[in-house]
Order: sequence, then C-alpha cells, then structure tokens
Amino acid sequence: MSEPEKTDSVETVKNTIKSTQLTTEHAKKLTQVVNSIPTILSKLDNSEYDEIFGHRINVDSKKFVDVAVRNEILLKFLAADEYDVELATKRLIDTLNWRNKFHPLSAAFDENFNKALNDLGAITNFVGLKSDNLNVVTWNFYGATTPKKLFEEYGDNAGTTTNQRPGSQFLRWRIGLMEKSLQLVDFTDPKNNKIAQVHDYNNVSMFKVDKGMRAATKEIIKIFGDNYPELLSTKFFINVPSLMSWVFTFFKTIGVISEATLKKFQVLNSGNLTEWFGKSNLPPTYGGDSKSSMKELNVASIKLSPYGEYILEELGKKEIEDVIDEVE
Ligand code: HEM
Repeated sequence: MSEPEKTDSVETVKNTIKSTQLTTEHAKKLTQVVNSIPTILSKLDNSEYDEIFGHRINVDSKKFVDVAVRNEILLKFLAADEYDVELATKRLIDTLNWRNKFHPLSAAFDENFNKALNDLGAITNFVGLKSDNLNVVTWNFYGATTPKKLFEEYGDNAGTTTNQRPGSQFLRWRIGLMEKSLQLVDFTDPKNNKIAQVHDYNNVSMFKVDKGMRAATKEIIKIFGDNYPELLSTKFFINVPSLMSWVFTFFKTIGVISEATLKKFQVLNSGNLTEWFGKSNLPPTYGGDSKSSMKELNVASIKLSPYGEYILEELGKKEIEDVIDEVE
C-alpha cells in the first residue's frame, strides 16, 4: 500500500503566500483546500489532468509541482468564492474538467488561427508603471471588426478546428490569448499576479452589433467568470461612442457579470490610456509618444511553462495513439 500523503500545517501554507497578507482564518481555509488535493483529483472526469494555467495542481512530492505557485492559484479560486471551501472546491473540479476537455494550452500554443482573428488582439508587457498589476495587458480591437462577417466565419461551430477541439475558432483564439498572457504573470508577485484587459471599440457602430456576436460574447464572459478567477486587475473599454453606452448598461443588467468584476471596469469615450500606462509605453493612438506601433509592442513569442509543455506533448502522443487505434 502506498504511504498516505503528508498534510501541510496552516503555518507552512501561510508562509508560501507572497501575493497578499493572508489572515490566519483564510490561511486555514487554504490549508484545507491544499490538503484535499488528492480528493479533488479523485473526483475529476480524468484524475490525471492536474494542470491550471500551465502549472501542476498536485501534491508537493510530484514532479513539476511548484508549491508556492500552486498555492497562489488555489488561493485565487478560494478568494473568488469568498473563502467558501466547498464552493471553491467545486469551482476547481469544474475548471480542471473544463481544461481537460477544452485544452486551452493547445489553443494558446499549438493551434494556428486565421489572420483576421490574430489581428483582433495583442499582448503587451509594460515596465515601470505607477500602479500594480497593469504590466501584462491583453488588447482586443473589437471595433475594427465587422462582427456579422467575423462570427459567420469563426463563431458558433463555423470554423471549428480540424482536430475536433471544442468551441468555435473565435472562442479558441480568445481563450488562447488569455492563456498566453497568463504565462507572463508571476503568481507570487503582488505587483504582477493579475492582468489588465483593453477593449478598443474605435469605429464600432450600432449596426455592427449582431446576434452571433452576442451569443459568443455571453459564452466568453461565462467561461472567464467560471475558470479564470481573480486574474483581472482592470478592464478598460475605450473609444466607446456615447451612443453605444447602452451596451455597457445591457451587460450590467443581464446578470452574467459578477459585482466584483463590474467594479474593475473603466469605460472611456476616448482612447487615452496614459493615466494608467504612461506616455512612453503607448503609441499616439492611445495618447502616448512611443515610436512603436501596437503590432511592434505585441509580445510575439511567449514561452510556455515546463509543465505546460509536458501536457501538450502528452496530448500530442495521445492523439497519435487515438488515430492509430482508429486505423487498426
Ligand atoms: C461591435 C461591437 C462589439 C464587439 C464585436 C464586442 C465584442 C465583445 C466580446 C467578444 C466580448 C467577450 C469578452 C472578451 O472578449 O474579453 C465582449 C465583452 C464585453 N463588451 Fe463588447 N463588443 C462590442 C461592443 C461593445 C460596446 C459598445 C460596449 C460598451 C461599453 C461593450 C461592452 C462590453 C462589456 C461590458 C463586456 C463584458 C466584459 C467581461 O465580462 O469581461 N461592448 N465584447
């Protein structure tokens, strides 16, 4: 019989947390979650799938486990559910099951998307900012699209990837962007354990709002809300025409976005972001004096964590085996 896994003390767990000053009460709850990792894994659809954001969520003794990072990630799940251990455990199980099916790391690091989708986003990593947790930013140039055409081509099940991964191309591309940006985050750093997001609605028009887009938007909001807890510092909606402010009110009233998330939103009629990111970081389109365009500021190559690489390798092997089984 194998040795039962040793359990961690509250003090040990508390000492691993660097992103915030944990109270003893909260440290006790986190310790409960840490010590129930084997039980959590045993309840999964696939008990071998123990990866979140490229990091291994397993017991201390397993290879690849970075205890500090693992505990910080678990803390995010707990904090999102206001330190309710039962709810956080359910969220963790659901997220691990979702990741096992969706394969978000493959969307980010393995799959290729059409230029029309790639042009809709960017990731920047600024330094020397006044405020914390704004360094890493995902940008979405949603105003630059013709949503009807985009969602006809890449939304719903149109353009589903050839290897039958779940979701539309648009969804997989958007989740991929999020996952890539999370590789630039240091979960143990209080100044860089969350990201900011910008939606640029320049050139958006009333006539562009379309049914397919609304469905895709609702789906993404839910996926982010459920599976990416405590990762957003601020979300900027910029260049929003006054005439379209109702869209924001609409999102507020349909009840899919939590109160805590709504508090992180900043809606601007202009595109001037210098107050948050500084003049020198931004190109003139966003009020800055940087000579680099957004394309040049985009961090084109982002390295995946070692465990993320391992997961993708294993996935590739399994898919080859599945194909061989089908042929035989
Ligand atoms: C044609 C125009 C638009 C397109 C294509 C579009 C697209 C999207 C998409 C795809 C999302 C999903 C979340 C994400 O990708 O991060 C989203 C979320 C959202 N959009 Fe828009 N949008 C449009 C217009 C607007 C306007 C005018 C506003 C007004 C401020 C607005 C406010 C929001 C809000 C509040 C969310 C929720 C964000 C969240 O929960 O993270 N959108 N939009």
